[in-house]
Amino acid sequence: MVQQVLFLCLQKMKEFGMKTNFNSFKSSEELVDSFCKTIIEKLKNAIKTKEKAVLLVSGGNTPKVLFEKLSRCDIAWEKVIVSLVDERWVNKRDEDSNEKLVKEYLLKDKASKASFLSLYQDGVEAQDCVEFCSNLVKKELFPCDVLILGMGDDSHTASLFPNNEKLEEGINLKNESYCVSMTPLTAKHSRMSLTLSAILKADNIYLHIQGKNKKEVYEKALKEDDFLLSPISAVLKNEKKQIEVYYNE
Ligand SMILES: O=C(O)[C@H](O)[C@@H](O)[C@H](O)[C@H](O)COP(=O)(O)O
Repeated sequence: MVQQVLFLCLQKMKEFGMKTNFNSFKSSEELVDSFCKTIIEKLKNAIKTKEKAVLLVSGGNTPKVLFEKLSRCDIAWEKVIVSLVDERWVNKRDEDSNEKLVKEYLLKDKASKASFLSLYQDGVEAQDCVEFCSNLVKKELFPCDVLILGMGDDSHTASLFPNNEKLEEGINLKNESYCVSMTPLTAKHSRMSLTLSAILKADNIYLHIQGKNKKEVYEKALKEDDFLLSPISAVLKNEKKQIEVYYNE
């Protein structure tokens, strides 16, 4: 009898699936205020229980305002390790480097005490560095307390790009690797990206998007079952973790 009840409960949970929770804000300032509070709470809890916290962020323009606000928040940043969900495979001084972006907008002010783990390795191609990066990410960045994704208008997230020969490897949940290298057809530079299986291992996963266009892409992605056309759909429609979406127009 107990087994039958348990089975039914599990079935119901599966049917219910893991929903995305859509948090909509009138302005970027309102979003960043609320989102910052949530992130800081998660990091503080992690520091309280593990004496350390891991924060993985994405690149792009959307997170800049959030990074600025986070950099002024008062937590034990010396106990926080910051790294990237994906990296453009360029020199760390290159304008397109996500490491440069994070160091410029986040790792300053109070947050300058945080440590940063680079994904980029000089002098080696991304495709020849996947195993090294995967072991580094697995060892140093997981368990991961907060992981923040962005999304492109083409429904890419991290550096998991649609219509790409390496995407299947990147979103295959049987792929135990934490990283995949990819050369997008619709964006510059070869990339190193966390795989979907790694992303879904994070304790708290957020998607930060801005603008009506991104909202339309998001709403379309919720209905898309072909994840090779819409990598963000593989995140939003996963059956393991709740995705908290932060959106403002
Ligand atoms: O390295 C990257 O480019 C990012 O990780 C990428 O996934 C980004 O989050 C989206 O492209 C959204 O970028 P915007 O915020 O600039 O629209």
